[in-house]
Amino acid sequence: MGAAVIDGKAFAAKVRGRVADHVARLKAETGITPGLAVVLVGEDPASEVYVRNKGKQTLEAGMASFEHKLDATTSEADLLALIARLNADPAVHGILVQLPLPGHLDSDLVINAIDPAKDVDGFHISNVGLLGTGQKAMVPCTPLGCLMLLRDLHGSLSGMEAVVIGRSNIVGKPMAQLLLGDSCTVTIAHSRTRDLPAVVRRADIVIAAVGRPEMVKGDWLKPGATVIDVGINRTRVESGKDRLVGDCDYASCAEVAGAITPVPGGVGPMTIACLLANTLTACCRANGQPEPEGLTV
Ligand SMILES: NC(=O)C1=CN([C@@H]2O[C@H](COP(=O)(O)OP(=O)(O)OC[C@H]3O[C@@H](n4cnc5c(N)ncnc54)[C@H](OP(=O)(O)O)[C@@H]3O)[C@@H](O)[C@H]2O)C=CC1
Ligand SMILES: Nc1nc(=O)c2c([nH]1)NC[C@@H]1CN(c3ccc(C(=O)N[C@@H](CCC(=O)O)C(=O)O)cc3)C=[N+]21
Repeated sequence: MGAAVIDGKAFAAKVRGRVADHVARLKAETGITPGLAVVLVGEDPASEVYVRNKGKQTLEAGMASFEHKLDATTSEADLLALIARLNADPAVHGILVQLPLPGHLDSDLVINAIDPAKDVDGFHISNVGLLGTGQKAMVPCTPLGCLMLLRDLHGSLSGMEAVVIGRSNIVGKPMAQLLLGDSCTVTIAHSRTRDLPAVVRRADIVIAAVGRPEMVKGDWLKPGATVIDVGINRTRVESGKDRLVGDCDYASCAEVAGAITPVPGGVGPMTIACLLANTLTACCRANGQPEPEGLTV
């Protein structure tokens, strides 16, 4: 167990504290309260936990929280009508539609209906394009949280070998863009990658965003590598209670890595902290107010 444990929970609390300070100042100086709307369609138990945590932490940061829980059978037209209302609502500065959506809803269509200025997830095609071309964008929360942890640990990432396992639009691809933006040499691995252990062994930085419990093993790692475990997998243990595990086999990875994020308490809390930071940033941009410093790329 040689690796330093990266305390995402503590780092996220610091980020939320900075958000709360800036929100308090904004309110005192302008009377404006940043507002976040979260839309949940259907009843996914895991999503409900996140939605509840988001709502609670939004209020704790001094922001307004608007929760919209829609029936699993909600039509696309009704969901689009809600998004149009939220787009037009001046009290709402950030809109998050919890993914995945039920199968009858076209998530690309729904996400691209969000006003890009309110797209605090950074999933709208125009934010994706801005990020990919190095322009000011709304940056996806999970990759942003991972980048903050890496910059805090290493200072400059320039020239480091980074391997991102996973190529989803919500984690893998934007993570690779951010690492490229910080001048890493980036490899994106996925389910068709040949000899994944050999690819991972090159990496100074490993980002695991696969959705397969404990897949990455310690003997895949270059000794001293930094491991960022994005995976959130619920596994049933004998007691009948759920246990959360990441995409990395923590015990074997911690023996070889230089630093590693735990699950829970690693990337997850950073995702929510960055969501609050993005909501504040969106609010400041919408109102011509100075943005908080150091809370986006
Ligand atoms: N901590 C947090 O805040 C968050 C955590 N998560 C968690 O992160 C994980 C990934 O999420 P997400 O990106 O949405 O997942 P997706 O299922 O959308 O993407 C998974 C990716 O992993 C790749 N993959 C699957 N199996 C393998 C394999 N055997 N070897 C190599 N690559 C493989 C897939 O490849 P291919 O494209 O070829 O199919 C795909 O690109 C999940 O556990 C999720 O719960 C997600 C969001 C936020
Ligand atoms: N539009 C959209 N944006 C998202 O950002 C988004 C999404 N949809 N769908 C689902 C995934 C998953 N996700 C997490 C957020 C917080 C924790 C988190 O706080 N995790 C805690 C533990 C939470 C627990 O105990 O369940 C931790 O890792 O310590 C985890 C996962 C955001 N996602």
